[in-house]
Amino acid sequence: MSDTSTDIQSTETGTAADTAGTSSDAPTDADAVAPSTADRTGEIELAVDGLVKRFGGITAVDGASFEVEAGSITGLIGPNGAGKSTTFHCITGIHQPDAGTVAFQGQDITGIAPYQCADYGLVRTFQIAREMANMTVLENLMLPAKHQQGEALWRSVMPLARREVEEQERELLERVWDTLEFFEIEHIAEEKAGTLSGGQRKLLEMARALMTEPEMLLLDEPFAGVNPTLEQKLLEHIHELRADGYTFLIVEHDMDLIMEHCEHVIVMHQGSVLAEGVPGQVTSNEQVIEAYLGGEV
Ligand SMILES: Nc1ncnc2c1ncn2[C@@H]1O[C@H](COP(=O)(O)OP(=O)(O)OP(=O)(O)O)[C@@H](O)[C@H]1O
Repeated sequence: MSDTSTDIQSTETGTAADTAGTSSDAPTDADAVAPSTADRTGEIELAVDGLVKRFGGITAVDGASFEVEAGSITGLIGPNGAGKSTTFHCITGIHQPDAGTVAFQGQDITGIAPYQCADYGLVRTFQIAREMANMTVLENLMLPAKHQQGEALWRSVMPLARREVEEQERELLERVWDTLEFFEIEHIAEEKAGTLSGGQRKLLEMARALMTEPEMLLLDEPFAGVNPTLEQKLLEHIHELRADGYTFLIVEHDMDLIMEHCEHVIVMHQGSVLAEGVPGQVTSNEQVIEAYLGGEV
């Protein structure tokens, strides 16, 4: 926690997020996507401590410190330029922080490469890159799968392993179809990613992230440009996955969505954490209202 932050955490329970999601005991469709993770409720999934990132004379992140509880949906909010995206980039290895540490499940992952983050089980969604736009939805899901072996290499150096390769391909395809079904996008499996609507693209981005078998997902503005129907679908999927043990950290400008669906909200301002707590506490926090939200909440 930085010096300027105001910790307003409390033991208050019964947030909207508790009721909007499914019971953590109930098996969900998310079971089809990945094996259920052990109940880690109460454990710290991600710990950011004293993070600093400068770009020349600009200090984009200025000693940000916060923790994300395992199995939670946590919102990271703040006005334009508060340092949210830079914080995401520092957590997931896109930027090297100038100071501070990032720990995932107790392991120091400060400054590691993005692909290494994914190996740890921490992944962020990415916009579908231009080169992916010409590939089908199905092909887009085949690419990021964890531990996928190069088929040609296997066949050339280990011809006897062909059955193993085929088994691996079958399992991968099964997982791809399970994921497509989970996100209810199997009907667009053969469509080119570049032809999808904004909302379908967001579903594909999340589906791609899930193919890496993460335990925590960082979502940067997952609802931007998404129509209300698909927004609802995305939210349902997030709650289902949360009920299955996944942890979410979401940067989102839509305050109503954050307040309704996150059980914990972290407010960044000028590169550090200004306040955090359950939604009701954040919206009634004087500092947040005066210094940052301008009385909008
Ligand atoms: N690559 C960069 N080079 C120089 N300055 C940068 C770079 N990335 C971010 N900044 C600056 O760092 C500050 C924080 O930016 P950042 O994008 O992290 O904020 P944000 O909270 O995500 O804002 P927004 O909600 O508008 O996306 C801003 O002043 C921004 O201009």
